[in-house]
Amino acid sequence: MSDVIAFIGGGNMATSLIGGLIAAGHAPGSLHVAEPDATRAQALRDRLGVRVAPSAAEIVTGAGTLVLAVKPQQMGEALRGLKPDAGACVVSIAAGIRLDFLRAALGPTLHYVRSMPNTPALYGCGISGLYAEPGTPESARQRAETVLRAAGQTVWLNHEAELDAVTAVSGSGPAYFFLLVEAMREAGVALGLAPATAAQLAARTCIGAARMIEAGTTDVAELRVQVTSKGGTTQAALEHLESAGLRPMFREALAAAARRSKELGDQLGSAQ
Ligand SMILES: NC(=O)C1=CN([C@@H]2O[C@H](COP(=O)(O)OP(=O)(O)OC[C@H]3O[C@@H](n4cnc5c(N)ncnc54)[C@H](O)[C@@H]3O)[C@@H](O)[C@H]2O)C=CC1
Ligand SMILES: O=C(O)[C@@H]1CCC=N1
Repeated sequence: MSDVIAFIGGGNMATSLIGGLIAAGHAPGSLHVAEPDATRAQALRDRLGVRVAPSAAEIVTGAGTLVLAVKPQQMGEALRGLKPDAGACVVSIAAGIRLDFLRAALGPTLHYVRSMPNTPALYGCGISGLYAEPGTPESARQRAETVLRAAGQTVWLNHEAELDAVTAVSGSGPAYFFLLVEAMREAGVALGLAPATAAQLAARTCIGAARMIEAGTTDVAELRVQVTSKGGTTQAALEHLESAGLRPMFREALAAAARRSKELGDQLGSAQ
């Protein structure tokens, strides 16, 4: 199969993945994108030097890998009437969209991988869950791995349904951290700090804490204990967060995200 990778949809996630592939040494000329939004299309040409066409039909022929990067609700329309080359590997990054849906839309002669990346892919420090059915050739798995590895780490899953949980934890996860930084800087302002100072303190603290997690030498629970002096300030804050129900709140929030991922699949699964 050819080394050409065709992206259907050239939005935020596709742009991150394409940037990662180019940084990993892929020739921009081997990356083709279907993007109907003229402004986005031009930005992709100018910034990344890839070939961009307004519709998927113009780029799928000759591609060994297709990356489906439209919104779940746009997928049915985006795939209608497409005829990729037999044997090509189709990698979907769309939340909720199931392999059955893709096979019904594109036929049985292709190989399918479903994945869930996240936005830190933009800096090559994302993480993606991937799933392919048993019997999917190793070469197709490798094609998917190539795309997602350029965005960060990959984790292969044993069951397709696990992707709902992956979406809840890591797909949507960056937003939880951004909300936390927003809340911390708002709290800093409420305590009398200048907005810019509160923003700098909150952001840098999260980045520093992330670096400590990344070092991987100490479990996060132990890292938390190390900050928490007995009878001190951290303990006062953490007791408040725990008694206000932060942990059950996270369990419920992530359950809502996983439920929504499953619902998207249920709704769109019957939309063919
Ligand atoms: N944004 C995120 O954090 C993550 C998103 N995803 C998934 O990635 C997918 C894309 O999300 P984003 O990049 O955030 O959305 P986006 O809206 O930035 O990108 C989608 C792009 O598809 C284009 N498009 C629409 N119809 C099309 C068609 N028929 N043919 C070709 N292109 C078409 C749109 O013009 C748009 O540029 C979604 O399915 C989402 O579930 C997965 C992981 C994380
Ligand atoms: O919110 C969403 O539906 C997408 C999937 C994971 C992150 N963003």
